[in-house]
Amino acid sequence: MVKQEPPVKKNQTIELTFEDITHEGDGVGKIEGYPLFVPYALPGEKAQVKVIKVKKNFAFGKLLHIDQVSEDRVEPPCDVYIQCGGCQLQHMNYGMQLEMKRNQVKNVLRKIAHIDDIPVHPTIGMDDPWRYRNKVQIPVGHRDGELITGFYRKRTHEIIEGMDTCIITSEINDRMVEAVRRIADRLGISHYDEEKHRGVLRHIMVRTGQATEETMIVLVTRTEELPYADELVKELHETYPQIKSIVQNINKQRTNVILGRKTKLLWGEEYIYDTIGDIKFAISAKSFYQVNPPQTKKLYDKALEYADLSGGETVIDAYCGIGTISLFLAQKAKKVYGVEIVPEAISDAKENAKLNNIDNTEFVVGEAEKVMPWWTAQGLRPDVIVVDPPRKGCDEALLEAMITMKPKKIVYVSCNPSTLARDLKILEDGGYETKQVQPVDMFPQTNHVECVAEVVLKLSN
Ligand SMILES: C[S@@+](CC[C@H](N)C(=O)[O-])C[C@H]1O[C@@H](n2cnc3c(N)ncnc32)[C@H](O)[C@@H]1O
Repeated sequence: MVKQEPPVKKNQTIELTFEDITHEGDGVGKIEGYPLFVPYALPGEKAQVKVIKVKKNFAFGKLLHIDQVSEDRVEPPCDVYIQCGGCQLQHMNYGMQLEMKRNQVKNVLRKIAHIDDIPVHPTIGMDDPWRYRNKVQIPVGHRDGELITGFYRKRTHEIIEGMDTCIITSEINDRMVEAVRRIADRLGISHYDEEKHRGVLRHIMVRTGQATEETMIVLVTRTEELPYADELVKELHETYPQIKSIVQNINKQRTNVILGRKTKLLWGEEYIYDTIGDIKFAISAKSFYQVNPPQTKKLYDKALEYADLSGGETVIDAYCGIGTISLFLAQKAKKVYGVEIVPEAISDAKENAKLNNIDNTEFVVGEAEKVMPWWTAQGLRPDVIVVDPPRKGCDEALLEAMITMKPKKIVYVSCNPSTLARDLKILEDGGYETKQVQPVDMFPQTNHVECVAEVVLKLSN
């Protein structure tokens, strides 16, 4: 058989017309049917491209000059957009971002789950898609004799020079990171050196409740001891009264995972509070809490609408975190069971139920894929199950448990359309039918998509 050579060569400059866009936000153009992926190119554009990597079936290119500019192109407002890589879609107008995310969901449902006959609604967006993140985790480094903070340059562990703001993060969090950096630098607290596995301060994490403006500072250190902790803490809370909690998290490992297992309260409360709708939440350092509060309200409202509760139902909220969705559901159900793997999140969930005088919830620490079969064996038969797993989707044992429990409805909240599609296929094979999917833009300017799917038991089951 004659081996077909790719029609382009490394380092060659070619003219390319872009006809599509990938899930990552790269433009796709073809030469003789052979696709090239080019970051920051948009469909409809014609450009000069340098070929940088050639594979058998596709290549990657770099945008050199755009000859024909798309009407959807906008000037990225962030100074370090290209260097950082945390956002991927700032060069695209917001309407196109929303449409791209909807198409991504439609495509994976068709390709992976063979579902193409159900409504995938237009993505619910934000009026102002900037400064929405309520949490930031910033690495600490060192340059020219000074502590520095900032995101890593794409594909490196080198902090971007001169990065003093992130325009998708709330201003208050930006200011708090800078305050910690400045005071820690003055006190002489050392930064963590990854290569030598020496030094102290690894990351500064800041979370601020959007409704309450209460701030928690988490100082992630390599060492148990944080030198000058008293001075740092005193200056921070005396200068910035919105700080309600200062926590040290110890991470001794050589790892990219930011938080370690152990946390120590240095000053203030264990929690900060926030409200979504009319429910108040206590949030501790290690608990998952959605990063975009106004969109979270829209997401949870949609989950509640799809759950369609009338007051008499038993509901399971799997992967419940601090009980956010559970408490919304509990207001409209007879009983809600929540399961979550992080013990601190479950103690927050219990605290949150008390805080809101909600007494029809039961929260369990454990792996949802083990607890659900156990509940099944105990005879628990919920009317509705809500799942909101991490990006890797639901474990197969959990999907099987759901199919055995036979709830009349499953509401699947997902932050990864590909694993959502994979799991919907398993549920469809198990007697369920996907009715509709609603994408919600929780992460504007990035290529991440969140969705809620309504899944019902087929009548014949
Ligand atoms: C996407 S978050 C959703 C949390 C919550 N529903 C919310 O909206 O805030 C996923 C949650 O699943 C938890 N988790 C991850 N793996 C798990 C497992 N195997 N069993 C139970 N919970 C798990 C994480 O700790 C996290 O709190």
